[in-house]
Amino acid sequence: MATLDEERDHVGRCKAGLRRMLEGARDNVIVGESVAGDRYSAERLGRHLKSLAKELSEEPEGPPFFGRLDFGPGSAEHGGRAYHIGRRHITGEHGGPPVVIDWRAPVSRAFYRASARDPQGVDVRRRFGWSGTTLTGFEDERLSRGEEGESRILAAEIERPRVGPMRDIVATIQPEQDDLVRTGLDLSICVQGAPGTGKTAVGLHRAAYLLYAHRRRLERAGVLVLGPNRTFLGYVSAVLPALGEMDVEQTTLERLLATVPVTAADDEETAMVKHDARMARVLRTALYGRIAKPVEPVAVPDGSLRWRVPEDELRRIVDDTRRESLPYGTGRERVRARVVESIRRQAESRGRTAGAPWLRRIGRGVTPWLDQVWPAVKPEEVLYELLRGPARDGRDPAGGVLTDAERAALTWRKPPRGVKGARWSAADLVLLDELAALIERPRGYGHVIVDEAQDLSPMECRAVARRSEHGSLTVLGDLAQGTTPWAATSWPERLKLLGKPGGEVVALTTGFRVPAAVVELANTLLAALDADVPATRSYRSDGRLRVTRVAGLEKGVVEAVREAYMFEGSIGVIAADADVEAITAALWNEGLDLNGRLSVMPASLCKGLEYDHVVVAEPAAIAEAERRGLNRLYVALTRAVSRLDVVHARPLPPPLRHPC
Ligand SMILES: Nc1ncnc2c1ncn2[C@@H]1O[C@H](COP(=O)(O)OP(=O)(O)OP(=O)(O)O)[C@@H](O)[C@H]1O
Repeated sequence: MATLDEERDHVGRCKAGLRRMLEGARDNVIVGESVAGDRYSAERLGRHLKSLAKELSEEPEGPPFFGRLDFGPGSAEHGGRAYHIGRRHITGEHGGPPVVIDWRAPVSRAFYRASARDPQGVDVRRRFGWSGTTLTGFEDERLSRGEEGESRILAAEIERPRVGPMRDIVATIQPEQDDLVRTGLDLSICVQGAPGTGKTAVGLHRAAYLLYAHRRRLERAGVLVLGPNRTFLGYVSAVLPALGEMDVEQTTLERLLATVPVTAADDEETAMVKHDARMARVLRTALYGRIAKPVEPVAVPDGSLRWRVPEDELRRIVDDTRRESLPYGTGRERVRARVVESIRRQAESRGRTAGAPWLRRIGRGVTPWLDQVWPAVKPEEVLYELLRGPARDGRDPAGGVLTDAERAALTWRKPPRGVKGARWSAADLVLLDELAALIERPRGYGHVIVDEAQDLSPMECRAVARRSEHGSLTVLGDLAQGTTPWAATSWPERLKLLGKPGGEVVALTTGFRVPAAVVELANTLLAALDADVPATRSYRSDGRLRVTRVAGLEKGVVEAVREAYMFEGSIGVIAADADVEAITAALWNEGLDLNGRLSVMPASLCKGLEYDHVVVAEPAAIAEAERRGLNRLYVALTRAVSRLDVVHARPLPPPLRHPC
């Protein structure tokens, strides 16, 4: 087996390999642009090589490999060979074998999956320890001899302090996570996992894996990652670029749907109606209610002539087109084309030749009639009409679908004078998107990853479903962390709404973030959360939990933060949104630096985040602040990586018990 010195020599070979790749990519940019056969290929090739060169030159100077596999002589495919595994493939000298294999390559799978019970042909699995870019040591597991144990390098990686944005986990992906990461592109999966089980990490690594395994298909179709809010995206969005994947669209659903600015807010009752799945029917009725029955023939001018299409034929055209269930906009053009076709037949029977310019002119001549019968509409116009309330003649697209109370909640209290003056809410964006998709099919993606999916409403699920109709989905979430009024209570039901009823639901049950003592405290809430979720075990026995009753909340928080500064890593104070200002002021007045490793986070924004040291301020206030306040508190209590301080001036909310 190679010694530490020999492994250090290998680091040198990796550096030389990376240099060669960078120089090669730069040369190729120049050559590639001039050798490609046509302009389109030249541009594509040039773009690809430029981004490769950019990626290589910007590559953070990280360890070039984290593991090594030595296959035994018995392995049919790899007998007697050794491979170093790293974040990216590094080519060898003079076309020789690569010096590092990409973690996503098929052979690397054994690094994550081999065990003493099933060595998969691996004789020795080696994990490397690094300090910055210096190789400091390694650990071997002789799997073929039945050796497999707790890895110190693995434990240190999982327990390391969290500073800055989320990091990749390629060196330590666990077998149950690896299974999910490498699930085929054609399969949609739903990952249910308690806080810190690695759902987000799995989703991001699956994106990277799929891009590696299906590069051509996904470069064309695109990969979309949807997160709950900007703070969360800010935290996780560096993971994919660090894995060499720059071209993944990472955004929130609200931003993706933002065709108009959000300048209004709905009360909960109105939002509940707008997010209800029945709104899909209401909107369809509202849109198709614009189509009128032809009541007279159409006469289309053509120089001194007028071509007529009789009323009964027009009716047939409109009815047939409606039955075809095309998008509304396509239907309008289909009706136009059919009327033009009818006129063309008449013209040709009279001996005229119908050339393309003539057909276009006749098509334009049909527009005034079409505008009456199948008018062109914008989503905003349809929604504006709907939110103004039932029409004067009593016609109402919501009739028979919504109750009177729901209809009243949907209707604007003070309707704007015109569509231009309308102020739209976040829920309206979802309704506008539904309408836009009824008018014209939206762009789809090859793969969509939705994080915190338990919080999606039925109407939001439809917006996601439209974008993954011809692709697949990775749905990530935790039923116990649902905080929206419409949060999911069952995954199969959500998968149906997401358009993937056959998607498999898989549970992750090992927690990598939250220490066992903290999990125990948070779990005292579980029974009250009414969520049917599997039990989890924490990988971490370290960590500290302290619950402190104080006389004054702000003072108590300041003291807890002062003490937290004695340890390494990030500090997050999580408080009810209404308490954030006072707590921030108190910390500020004490001279505590809020721009460094300390942040104060409103409870409503802490989802998906983590800090080494968390101070949860006044659990009762967090629990009272909203309908699913206990779920919010559960989220807040599970953000800690190493230490949790619960500071309270009021009694703890009843289901929460210190489990000592
Ligand atoms: N295999 C692993 N090796 C090392 N760290 C891991 C592993 N899996 C997860 N982690 C770490 O555990 C922490 C929690 O992971 P992640 O945020 O993906 O969990 P989550 O299930 O999405 O949590 P939440 O539901 O609270 O948002 C992260 O710091 C992540 O890097």
